Amino acid sequence: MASKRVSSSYSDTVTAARGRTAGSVSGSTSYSAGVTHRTGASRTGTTTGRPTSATGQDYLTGQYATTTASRPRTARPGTARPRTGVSTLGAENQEIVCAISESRGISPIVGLSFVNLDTGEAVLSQISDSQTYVRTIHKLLVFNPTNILVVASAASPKSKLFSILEDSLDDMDSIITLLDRRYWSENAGLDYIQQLAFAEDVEAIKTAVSGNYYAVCCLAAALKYIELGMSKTFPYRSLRIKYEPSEGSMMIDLSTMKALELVQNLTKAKSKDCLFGLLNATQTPMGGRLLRSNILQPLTDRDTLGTRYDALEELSTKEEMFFAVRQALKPFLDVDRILTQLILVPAQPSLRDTEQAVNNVIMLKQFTSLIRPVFEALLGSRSSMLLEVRNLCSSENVDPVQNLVNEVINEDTTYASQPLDLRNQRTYAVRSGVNGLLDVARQTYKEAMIDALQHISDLSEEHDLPLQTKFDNTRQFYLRLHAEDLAQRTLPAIFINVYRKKDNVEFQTLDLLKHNQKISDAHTEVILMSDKAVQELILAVREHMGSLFKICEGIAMLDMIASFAQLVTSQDYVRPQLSDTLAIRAGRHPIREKIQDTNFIPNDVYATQQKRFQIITGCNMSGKSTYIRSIAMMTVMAQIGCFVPAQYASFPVIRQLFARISLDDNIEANASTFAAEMRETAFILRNVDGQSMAIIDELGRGTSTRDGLAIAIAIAEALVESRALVWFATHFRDLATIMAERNGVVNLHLVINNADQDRLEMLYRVSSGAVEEEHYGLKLAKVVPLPTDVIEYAEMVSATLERAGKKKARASLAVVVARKRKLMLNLKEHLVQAKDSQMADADLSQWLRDLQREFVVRMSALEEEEREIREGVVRDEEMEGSELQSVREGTAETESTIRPGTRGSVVESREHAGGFVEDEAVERMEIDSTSEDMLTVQHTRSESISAR
Ligand SMILES: Nc1ncnc2c1ncn2[C@@H]1O[C@H](COP(=O)(O)OP(=O)(O)OP(=O)(O)O)[C@@H](O)[C@H]1O
Repeated sequence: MASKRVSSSYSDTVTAARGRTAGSVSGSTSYSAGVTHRTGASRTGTTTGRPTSATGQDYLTGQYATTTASRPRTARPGTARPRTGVSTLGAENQEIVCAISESRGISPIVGLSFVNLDTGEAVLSQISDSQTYVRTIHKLLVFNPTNILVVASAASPKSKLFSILEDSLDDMDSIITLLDRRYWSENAGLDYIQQLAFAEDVEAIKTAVSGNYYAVCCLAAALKYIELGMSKTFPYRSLRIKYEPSEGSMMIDLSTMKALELVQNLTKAKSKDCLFGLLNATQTPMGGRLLRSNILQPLTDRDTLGTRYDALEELSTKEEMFFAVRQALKPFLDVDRILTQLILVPAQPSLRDTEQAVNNVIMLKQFTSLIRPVFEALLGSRSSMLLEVRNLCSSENVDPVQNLVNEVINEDTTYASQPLDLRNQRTYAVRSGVNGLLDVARQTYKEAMIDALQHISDLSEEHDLPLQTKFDNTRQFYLRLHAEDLAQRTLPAIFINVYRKKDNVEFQTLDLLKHNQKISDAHTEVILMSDKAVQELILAVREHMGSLFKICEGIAMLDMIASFAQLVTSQDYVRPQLSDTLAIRAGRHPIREKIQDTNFIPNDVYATQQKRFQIITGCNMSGKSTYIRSIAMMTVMAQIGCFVPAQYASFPVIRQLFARISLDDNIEANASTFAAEMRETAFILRNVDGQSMAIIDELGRGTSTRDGLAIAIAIAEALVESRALVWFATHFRDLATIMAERNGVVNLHLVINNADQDRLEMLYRVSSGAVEEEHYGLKLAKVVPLPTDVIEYAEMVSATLERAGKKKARASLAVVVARKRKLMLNLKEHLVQAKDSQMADADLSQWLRDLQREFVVRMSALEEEEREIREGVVRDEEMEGSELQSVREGTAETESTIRPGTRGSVVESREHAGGFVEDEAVERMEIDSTSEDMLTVQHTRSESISAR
């Protein structure tokens, strides 16, 4: 319906656009002229790229303006560049226009279209999102657009999406622009696809976007804005249009990206100590960009990952091929940008554009000449991805373009990075003969150059000064002298425009300025005379843009894989398997192991549905965070096609990754930290599902121990229910006790060596069960210089409290039954794995025998325990001391009568403690009782589940 409402006036516009784009470069002018009544005001802003921000006035519709004008951060200058580059994720500065629209409903459907003006690429996406728009925001964060176009009506009254967008602006480098609804037109979007997509892609894209109405409308809005608002147009068959389904990638929210330091180090934004920094050994800008976007949205398609692993394996095992590829990739410039500049038509070309066009053609020539070495480097490749890149680089794709270039450009013209060299290359780029007067102009250029250099050499002799000849694009030729060379002399008056730069003095002469002008005029003449030939060449090359962009993509992919290969060959990494089980042998934290001086201790990880919720306990600094972070990082690495730091690794495909990590190392986290962590956790709980992974560190630290524990338990319960794979690092030992019997829960701890009474040695080794060492606080205190008598007193108090608080949790029938059930389920899971296993027969049968033995031993023990309970045998060896008697009396009747904070015990413990830390004593007792309460609830719950 909406498309019908906007179609009439809009399709006229598109028809006009079609007439133009199908034609030639000049077409853009005629089209723009056709809408002068709308764009007139923007003419002066042609190069600004920010039509609304300068004035806040809409000249397209009279209806849109930057909505965030009142926000200081959006009050930007009217130029599109340079961008601040301060986005949270440190994204590269690129000019990206995004249009967004949605269908409102319980689960909103959001259409997005990103048009990148630097790389000539349009990415369409349509997302079924939740009420928090988490996926939409994720996409926006990944692309970090310059400008987000929103349907004007969404701003008043503000839609939920609009408010969320505004809130997320701080994490992006974007401004919001409102645009009239009529620009969101499906027909116009489809027309654009028909006109602008490369011929070979049109049908595939149309199929991919069919049914994705909102995404297509957004493409129309973004392209229309670029045309009318920014005065830039994409000619016929020049845009790479892609549809990116949101299901194809892992969703990672912003706080997870930050917490895991995926693309930026938390403490030092410029540091390379982040996953991107670790993996980025790419040699081309395209490769680097591809890597970054992969890290932020890892793949979920097993087949594609498989082809990446194959390619990486091949590159990392064939040394010669690897070095040849790296060598071949080294000289590539930013081809995406070059190709895009070749297709983007400036509305009113300036002399600078004309000059840049020659530069672009020279860069294109260099690009085409670099493709063959890549093809040759890949000779003998076997993996499908490397073969595909090789085919893309074959002469059949490159020769047609190379022949076109060679017809116009001199054979020995090459790209040069130094401005003077590049100017010379530009001057001699076009073959003589294309214009009779070109050679005359070149002669003038040459003579002017000789005169200028002669003038400099004369000056040097006349004034007896070792003058250095320098050149830059603004001053052109100028002279430089080391300050010391002037000694006691003053600079002769002939030298003007004098600047002091550190130890150097820079200047010119009036004659040199004249020479500069003469050279510049001659150069301009050459460029203008070359222009026609250059523009014709560009037009002819555009026919081949599709294959050139594909080659460029292939090279980016090769670069990324070669970058991985560089890492995996220098470190000890392993190819991951993709399966239903997460199993890692001797896994390491990829960044920690690189940056820390001491040896990194590897650890194992094993998680299935039966072991999906893993509680990690251990004392401070024992390595809990490092362990759980390493799991998330290795998962990301595996899902971008990289190998992982382990001896063996297998991963299930994870579709959503969450990390809630306390970034505040201060143990006494405050209330605002607590509020933030609760917000983040609520976000996780709302979105987590059975295909998610979550790592949670130190939850509930910012509140009282009891509340913290209660919250941690409630959240843990919800996470267990979600069936996600969760690692939950905590200081709450009671959490481990309470959750222990819950199906799917595993307790792990970080081992410490406490053989020495006064020392605590971290072993950084993960072991099963919850942590037992309880006095690590005191041991750590001994390391710092606290007075001995204070420590002795603290030890005495601690021992008293411990005795008071320690009562053995009576093994109830429910607990034993739950344990037996868990054992059975574990056995079943192992047997299913054995059925699908690819182990050798002999190994398998040995493994099954071990499994059987272990099962029988454990089951017999449990049955024995059950029998004892049934016969009413209650052992209670550890209960001692009169103060515990009261606890027992208070709890002995039935489990359901246990009440938090049994007062009798508290009074006793206070006396023992001599009034010291009495509040803590109260709390400790309360927790112990609370734990037991919860344990009872827990068992009731698991019994009811098992009954079901
Ligand atoms: N596997 C390991 N091998 C070697 N060193 C390690 C390992 N894991 C952690 N470490 C070292 O121990 C330090 C503390 O690790 P981490 O922050 O993971 O501990 P934690 O238990 O989470 O601490 P806290 O409870 O105080 O947050 C790290 O900075 C690192 O230097």
